[in-house]
Amino acid sequence: MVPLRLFSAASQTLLEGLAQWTLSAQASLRPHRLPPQQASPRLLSVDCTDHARHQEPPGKKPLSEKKLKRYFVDHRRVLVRGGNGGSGMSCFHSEPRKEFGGPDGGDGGNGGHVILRGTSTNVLALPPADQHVKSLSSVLSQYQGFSGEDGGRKNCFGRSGAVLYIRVPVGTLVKEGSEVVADLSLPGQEYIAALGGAGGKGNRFFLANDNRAPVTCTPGQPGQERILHLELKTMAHAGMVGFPNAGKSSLLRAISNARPAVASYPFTTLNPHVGIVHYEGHQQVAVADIPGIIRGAHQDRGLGLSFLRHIERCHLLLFVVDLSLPEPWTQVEDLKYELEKYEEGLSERPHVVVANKIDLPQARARLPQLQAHLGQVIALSAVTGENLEQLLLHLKVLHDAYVEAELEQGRQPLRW
Ligand SMILES: Nc1nc2c(ncn2[C@@H]2O[C@H](COP(=O)(O)OP(=O)(O)OP(=O)(O)O)[C@@H](O)[C@H]2O)c(=O)[nH]1
Ligand SMILES: [Mg+2]
Repeated sequence: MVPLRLFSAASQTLLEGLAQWTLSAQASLRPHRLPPQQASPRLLSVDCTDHARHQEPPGKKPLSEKKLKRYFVDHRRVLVRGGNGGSGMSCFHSEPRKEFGGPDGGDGGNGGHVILRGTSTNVLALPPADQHVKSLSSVLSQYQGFSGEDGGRKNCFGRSGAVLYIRVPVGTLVKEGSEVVADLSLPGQEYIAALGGAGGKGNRFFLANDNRAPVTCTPGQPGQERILHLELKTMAHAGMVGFPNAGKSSLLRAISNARPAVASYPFTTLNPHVGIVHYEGHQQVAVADIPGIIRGAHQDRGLGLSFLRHIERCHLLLFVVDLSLPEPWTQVEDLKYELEKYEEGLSERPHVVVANKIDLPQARARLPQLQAHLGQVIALSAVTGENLEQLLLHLKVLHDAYVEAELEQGRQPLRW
């Protein structure tokens, strides 16, 4: 039997614990006293918006600028070595009662090439949600091709080394030094990064009329060795450009099947995602959700240059503005400034300004001011879906104009 004193002590601790839990639960339910907002109009929104559709992962903390660079890999230095060729064999045929059987050393096999192959998920086999572009993080720093086998007796040739494929995302540029040697912009496109070495010759190869018993055989050649720089540039028709938390990922989720993470902290998106918007007549427009840009990005602040590189390859731009912040037009001005600093004329590409979060009352009040500054803007809400059609229609108009312009210039427009 449990002594009464012991039981009461245990229940008391339990009750104390319960009381403490209730207190802490009450405290957490009570509205927090937030520190007063800074007066700066350039402050980026990090407020918590609770939406049933956009569940945020619990316990995730914002990443520091330093850490961000570690997560996203859009360039790699790779040392590639082709496979070595197998050596030739030097030996003579030996059989009972056949004294001078002659040379029968086989040649060595060739070393295998190392090949870079642009890979993207199959559009037909998989839903467009799987069409997001991955980073180069899976690419290793060194690759050694497969070596060929040595030649053998009885004229046996060595087996050649298999080809080693390195899978890289579509949109990868291959540079040697500062020279661009390949642009893997289509799925399945290949580039031989390092040639395998040729196999050596066996002594049979050196048999000649004046030399009936050659002993010479040659070693296999070493594979080619190169240092290449891989650089990933996302390719899509339209790229969403905006400050962190503007709602770019929410918007991509709303208009396509892509499912990039959405959260109320800046830099939720670390890798570009591509979503496909489907139109009638099987027309598809690829829209890229590019991670947030911060002021000073052109000086490589934050994820700086790596993101601006992705924007460079988008033919159309969607400037996504958080309308709930004061003076929202300054966001567009700052974004354009960063793009211009990175590459002149980049902000002049066909574009549209998307004013997001119109469902919030303070945002709706700011719309006339924004329109007065920028003229035509598309005000919408990525969360409630308000006015999304206007964006989709406008996107189609911009895309059609792009296709027409490309065809006029005799170029093939980008297809997904
Ligand atoms: N009220 C409201 N909140 C929105 C809307 N769109 C996005 N949000 C919220 O804004 C926050 C940021 O959204 P994200 O889509 O992650 O923003 P982002 O631009 O992709 O942010 P980064 O990936 O950090 O660059 C989330 O808490 C969203 O729920 C909107 O239309 N209305
Ligand atoms: Mg995002």
